[in-house]
Formats: sequence, C-alpha cells, structure tokens
Amino acid sequence: MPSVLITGATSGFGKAAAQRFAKAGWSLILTGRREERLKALKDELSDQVDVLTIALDVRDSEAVTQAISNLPEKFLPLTCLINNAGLALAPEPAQKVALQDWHTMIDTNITGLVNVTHAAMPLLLKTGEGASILNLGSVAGQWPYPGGHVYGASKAFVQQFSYNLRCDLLGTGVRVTDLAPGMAETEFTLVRTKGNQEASDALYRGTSPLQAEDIAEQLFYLATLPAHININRLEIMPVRQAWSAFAIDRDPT
Ligand SMILES: NC(=O)C1=CN([C@@H]2O[C@H](COP(=O)(O)OP(=O)(O)OC[C@H]3O[C@@H](n4cnc5c(N)ncnc54)[C@H](OP(=O)(O)O)[C@@H]3O)[C@@H](O)[C@H]2O)C=CC1
Ligand SMILES: O=CCS(=O)(=O)O
Repeated sequence: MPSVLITGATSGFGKAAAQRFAKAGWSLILTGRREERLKALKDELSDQVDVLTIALDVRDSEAVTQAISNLPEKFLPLTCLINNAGLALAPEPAQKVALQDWHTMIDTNITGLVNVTHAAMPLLLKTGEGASILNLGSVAGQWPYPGGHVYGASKAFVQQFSYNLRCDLLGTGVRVTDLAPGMAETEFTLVRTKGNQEASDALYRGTSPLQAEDIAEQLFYLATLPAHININRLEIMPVRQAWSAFAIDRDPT
C-alpha cells in the first residue's frame, strides 16, 4: 500500500486528509505537536490501516530530520508528502502586530515546511514516478488583504517554492502542487485570534465556508492523479467568497 506523510494531522485539513487516505487503504505517517490528538487519531484509524504517529514541531529541524530519515520500513516507500502544518496569527494591521507573531508564522509556514521537505525529499526521489509533494498555500499568497501581512507573504513563499521545486525535480517523476484554499472552517481562525471562539464563529456564521473534508478530497485527488499529470497550483474558494474592490484613502468631506 502507498504511504502518506501528513504534517499538522491533529486538526482541520490534516486530520480530514488522514481520514480520507485511510479510507483508500494508504499507510499513514501522522505528525503534529499535540500527542493526545495524535493518539486519538491512531486509535480511530489503526483498525483500517497502518498508522505511525510522531509528535513533532516542524520548526525543529533536527527532530524533523531525525524522525523522517528513520521511518520504519513498513511505511516505505513514501508516496506522498502533505506539507500542511501552518498557521496565521495577528489579524490586526501590520503596524500593531508583535514581532514574535511574525517570527512564529515565518518559522512554521516557511522554515517548518522547508525542514520537512528537505528531510522527505530523498524518500520521495527513491519512490520516483507517482510520488507527490502537496504544499498547503493559500489564496492569501496571491491576493493581498488587510491583516494578511506576514501570513500572506509566507504563503507566497509556499507558491514560489513549489514552482521552483518543480523545476529542480523535473525528470525525477516527483510532482509538486501548491494547493491554495480560501476560507475554510477549521481551528485556523481560533488560532489566528488566539482562542477567540466568538470571533471565529462570527467569521463562519451566515455563509458556507469550505470544510476540511473538501480540502482532504482535493488532496486525495492530487495524490492519485495519473503519474504523468502535475497540477502546479489549485486555488479553491467557497462559492460565497470572492475578491473585493480596491480600497481608496480619501480626504474627509
Ligand atoms: N482554514 C483556512 O481557511 C485555510 C488554511 N490554510 C492552511 O492550511 C493549513 C492547515 O490549516 P487548518 O487545517 O485550516 O488549521 P488548523 O489550525 O485546524 O490545523 C493546523 C495544523 O497545523 C499544526 N501545526 C501548527 N503549528 C505547528 C508546528 N509548529 N509544528 C507542527 N505542527 C504544527 C497543528 O497541530 P499542533 O497544534 O498539534 O502542532 C494543526 O494540526 C495551514 O498551513 C493553513 O495556513 C490555507 C488556506 C485556508
Ligand atoms: O489561508 C487562509 C484563508 S484566508 O483567511 O486568507 O482567506
């Protein structure tokens, strides 16, 4: 059976992806920082498929390299890496944000993703044809909006890194995709607002955001495309989300 390594499997897209790939019989390597959630997911899915859980902070390059370069044989060959762990912080304007919040986003969304990619690449190259790296970008990486500051910039990195990887991996059979969702209802906004449940509920209330399962379905689709197809970027929004007009600063009347 093919195996998939999912970062950030303790919540949202990563957890739904674990459930989706398990349904198709894939072996699962699941990572995240919250051990109790990893254990619960393993308990849920290990009747269906082989599950390896690794409590891991993607920012810790040594721990990432150590864990991924020592995967048990049973979980090889590695067919798919889903670089999903990530977060937004501080929805306030840039000039009001604590520097630490910017660092946390850069360290997680950029450095963490690079750490995991670097560690997993030898395994994916060994698998060759049909292997995939699926990177969670965002519409925020392409479209600016107030309060997007470093979060959007970190996802622009994910897009360009994905494209550049494609160039270097040409001829190896390994595919790379930047999957860029719009508004999706997960714990994302709870994290972004540092635990403000009311703000999170308010964002999703009265509309129809994407659900984690929608993104999991796209991840499974990308990972199981015929081996000669690479989707470079896949941007997905809910029907009830679109762009807005340019903002203009005007003199008071
Ligand atoms: N929801 C949305 O609207 C959108 C989200 N995205 C992106 O999708 C990805 C998943 O987000 P989503 O499922 O919505 O959010 P959730 O907050 O529900 O899940 C985020 C996951 O990332 C993990 N994570 C965060 N920081 C770290 C870290 N330092 N080390 C390891 N794991 C970490 C969390 O696990 P733990 O805390 O246990 O470590 C958790 O499993 C993110 O990259 C996000 O930027 C993109 C577009 C839209
Ligand atoms: O990446 C998250 C989606 S949004 O909040 O930027 O629309």
